Amino acid sequence: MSELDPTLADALASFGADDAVLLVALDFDGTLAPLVDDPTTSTMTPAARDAVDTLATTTADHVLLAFVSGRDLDDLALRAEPPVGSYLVGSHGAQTGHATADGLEAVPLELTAEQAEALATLRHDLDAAVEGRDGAWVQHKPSAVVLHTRQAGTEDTHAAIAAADAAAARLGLEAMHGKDVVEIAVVHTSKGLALDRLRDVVAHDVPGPDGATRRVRVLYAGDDTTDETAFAVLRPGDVGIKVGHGDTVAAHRVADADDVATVLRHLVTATAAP
Ligand SMILES: O=P(O)(O)OC[C@H]1O[C@H](O[C@H]2O[C@H](CO)[C@@H](O)[C@H](O)[C@H]2O)[C@H](O)[C@@H](O)[C@@H]1O
Repeated sequence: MSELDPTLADALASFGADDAVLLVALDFDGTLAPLVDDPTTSTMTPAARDAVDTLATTTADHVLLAFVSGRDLDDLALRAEPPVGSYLVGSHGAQTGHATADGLEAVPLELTAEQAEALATLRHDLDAAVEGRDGAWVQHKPSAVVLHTRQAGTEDTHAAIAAADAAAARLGLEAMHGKDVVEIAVVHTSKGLALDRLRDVVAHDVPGPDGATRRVRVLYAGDDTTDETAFAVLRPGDVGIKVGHGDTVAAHRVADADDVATVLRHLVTATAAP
């Protein structure tokens, strides 16, 4: 996509048209970084990397960047290499932090005894669910367990997903189904809840003249079903961009990470510091 869809271009023009604080909140996997078999090798496309870094360094003070991911916070910081000043939301909202010149500044995550017990049970149950199932594997996070099936065959995938869903149901927890993943968190969270909270944090961090609360507009881009909760909390004047195929409540759609880069470059031009 060398040219923006005119409807999206209009939405971006209105997005930066007044004195609102602009929060550019981006999912990572599938949005800035193409999906790959091994999550430890994920990286932004060169165009996305360049656009993110340019946005962070050349726009005015009222343009803020956030990464909103299912990855745990340390992992997100490692893979996304967020520019200094970026807000970070990890584990679908269970973890938050900030990128500083000295590195990641994280809000400590504390689980209750009940949550810690549920996490241990989930780890045990999901590890058992993938035993003998080629290509299926389990990722352990601080507040969640993730079943990965990207490299598993159809039969093993169905069996492992059924076992993961059953493990979640036994504990009364929600199983979040994403792209070749089933994630079960012991902390009640979603990207939508996280984005609502982040909007309030940003309004507090960037007050208007005389400490007045400024309006915060959000641009959110994401590719997966778990991003739909974030699109659902967007408000008039915000911009929601679905990346890739699939049903969505977002008003706009682009094809891939390089198209997201085009959107960000467009924003850079529209909001460059004087
Ligand atoms: O919210 P996101 O930033 O999109 O993170 C969601 C999950 O991303 C990772 O899994 C996804 O990307 C992997 C690497 O490309 C891919 O192998 C997997 O199939 C995708 O679902 C990550 O591993 C998960 O922990 C995140 O929750």
